[in-house]
Amino acid sequence: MTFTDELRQKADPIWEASFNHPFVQGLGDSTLPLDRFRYYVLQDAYYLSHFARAQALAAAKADSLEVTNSMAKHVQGTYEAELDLHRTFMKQLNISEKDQQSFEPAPTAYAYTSHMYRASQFGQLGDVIAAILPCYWLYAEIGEQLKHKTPKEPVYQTWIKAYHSDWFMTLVKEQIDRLDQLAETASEAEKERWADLFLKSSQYEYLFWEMAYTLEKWPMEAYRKVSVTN
Ligand SMILES: Cc1ncc(C[n+]2csc(CCO)c2C)c(N)n1
Repeated sequence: MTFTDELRQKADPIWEASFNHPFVQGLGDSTLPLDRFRYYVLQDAYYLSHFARAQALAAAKADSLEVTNSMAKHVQGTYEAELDLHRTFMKQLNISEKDQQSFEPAPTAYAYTSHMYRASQFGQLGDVIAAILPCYWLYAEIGEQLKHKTPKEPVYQTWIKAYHSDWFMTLVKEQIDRLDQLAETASEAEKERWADLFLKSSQYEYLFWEMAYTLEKWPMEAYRKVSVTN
């Protein structure tokens, strides 16, 4: 069994909770209320903009120029493909400039991106890959599970297609192989740390659906917001 097979097995109950989450199920059968998807798109654009920086830190931490180059291409992929998808959604969902300007990251989006920065600022290449791998891999499995669904809502169809594509599968496979290769020469302590980061990101992926489904807010209005509106 490869190192990433072991991680996948350990994360299975957490991933199952994502597969069964009403947000994910609702994308497949169009029962997801559009306001929750709208909220998700805004939070996810924030998430992706920080994800790209974590990928860039991985590029800088690689000790071969090939890996630096490959990770830099992944940054470009996040910027051009994923964020482009979001720009399309924003137009289709009439998300205005004003909506984007008044945007505040919700507690979970803030915590998840902070978790990725923690791994990428203080860890080595393997730590960053372990923290970002569930983002790729979980979405690929969700794309696979939803591929035969034909939701009435066109925006949900676009979402499903994006994560069930050859382009996307190649990216996922590259990161899985990279972590397995690093694991071959890693110490037990490193592998334990990577497993912990992978499982925490898996939990955050679940929490991200929950955040969007419940339209999560900070428990108290931010002072900045209060002073602006007054
Ligand atoms: C919360 C959240 N988790 C994962 C993804 C999916 N994703 C984000 S970056 C990336 C890598 C290449 O584009 C992938 C697959 C998402 N959009 N939002």
